[in-house]
Amino acid sequence: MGTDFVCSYAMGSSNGLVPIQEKQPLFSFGVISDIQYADIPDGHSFLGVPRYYRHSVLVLQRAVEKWNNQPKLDFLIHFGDIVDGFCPKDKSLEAVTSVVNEFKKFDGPVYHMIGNHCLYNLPREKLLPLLNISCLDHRAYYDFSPAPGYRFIVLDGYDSSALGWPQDHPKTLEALKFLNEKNPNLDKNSPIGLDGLERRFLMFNGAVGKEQLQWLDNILKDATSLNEKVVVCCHLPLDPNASSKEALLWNYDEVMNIIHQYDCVKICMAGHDHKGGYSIDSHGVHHRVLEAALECPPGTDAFGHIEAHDDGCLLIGTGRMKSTIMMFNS
Ligand SMILES: Nc1ccn([C@@H]2O[C@H](COP(=O)(O)OP(=O)(O)OC[C@H](O)CO)[C@@H](O)[C@H]2O)c(=O)n1
Repeated sequence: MGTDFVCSYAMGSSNGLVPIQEKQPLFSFGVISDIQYADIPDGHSFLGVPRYYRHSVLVLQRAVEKWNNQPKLDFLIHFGDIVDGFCPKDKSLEAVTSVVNEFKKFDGPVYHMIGNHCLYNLPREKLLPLLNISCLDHRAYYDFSPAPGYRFIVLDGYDSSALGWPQDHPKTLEALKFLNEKNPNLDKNSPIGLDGLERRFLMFNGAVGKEQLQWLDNILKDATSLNEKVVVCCHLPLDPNASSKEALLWNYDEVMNIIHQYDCVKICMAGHDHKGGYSIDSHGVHHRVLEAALECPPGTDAFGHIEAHDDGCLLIGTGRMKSTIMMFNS
C-alpha cells in the first residue's frame, strides 16, 4: 500500500477531498461523461430525472477552460453519449461536430468511446471518424499508453448490439436473437418482469464480442509482461456494485472473468448510469462510474481530473462529480 499517496490527501470539504501536501503525479487526465447535447428544450429521462440538453455543452466548455488552465493535464477521456437520442436526426452531424469542436479546444489528445445515444444519431461509419476512432471494420476498441508503466484499454460495449450496425448485419441479427431470448417484453428497453442482474438485458445496452474478448486477453497478457498498470474504460459499467443493474454491459461477467485472471487491471471506469457509482470488487479492482454532465442543473458541473501515481489514482471531482481515492493493492 502506498502510504505517501494516502498521506497526501484526506477526505474533507472540497468534493470530499483536501490535499495535505503536494505529490507530483506521473500524469493527469480530464474525465467527463454523458454530455448528450441536443439543441432542444430541457426534458427528463424515461424515469423522470431532469435532463438539460443545451446546458450540458456549457459544462464541457467550463471543463475545457479549467483543464487548459491547470498545470499538466496530459489528455482527456469522454466516456460516451456525446449527443442525445432526441436530437433531430437532420441535426445529428451538426450536433456531434459542435461538441467535438468544443473538445478540440483542449490543448492535448482527446479519447472518445461510443455510447447508445451516439448510435441513435449516426451509424458507425459516420460516427467513428468524427470521434477520431480509427479501427478496422468499424470496430471501436483500442488501447494506448500515455506514460511508461500505464496502459488504457477502451472497450466497445456496443460491439454486439442491436444499435449502430446495419439492420441486416450479422451483429444486429445476433443481438436481436439474444435480446429475444433474454427479454420477453415487446419493448426491449423495458426491464419489467426481469429479475436481479437479468435486468441488464435491454436494447440500450450491448456486449463485448468474442474477437474483442480475445483482443482484451492479449492486451492484458502483454501489459502483465511489461509490468504495466491498466485502466479499462467502457461506456457501460462492469460491476453491479457500482451501477444500476439496468446499466450493466450484457457480458460484464465474461469481461471481468478475463480481467481477474491478471493482476494488472487496477481501475474500470464507465459512464451510462448517470447518477454515478463506486465500488471495489472481490479482486481489489476499483470501479468508478462517472456522474453525467447532462443532468447538471444550469450553473452546475460534473467533470474531473485524475492524477495517476505509482500506487493509486486520485479523481478530483468538480461539482456533482465526487472525488475518489483509488489506492492499488500491489
Ligand atoms: N425503462 C425504460 C428505460 C428507457 N427507455 C428508453 O430507452 C432509451 C434509452 O434510455 P435513456 O434513459 O435515454 O438511456 P441513457 O443511456 O441516457 O441512460 C441509461 C440508463 O440510465 C441506464 O440505467 C430511451 O428512448 C428511453 O425512453 C425505455 O423505453 N424504457
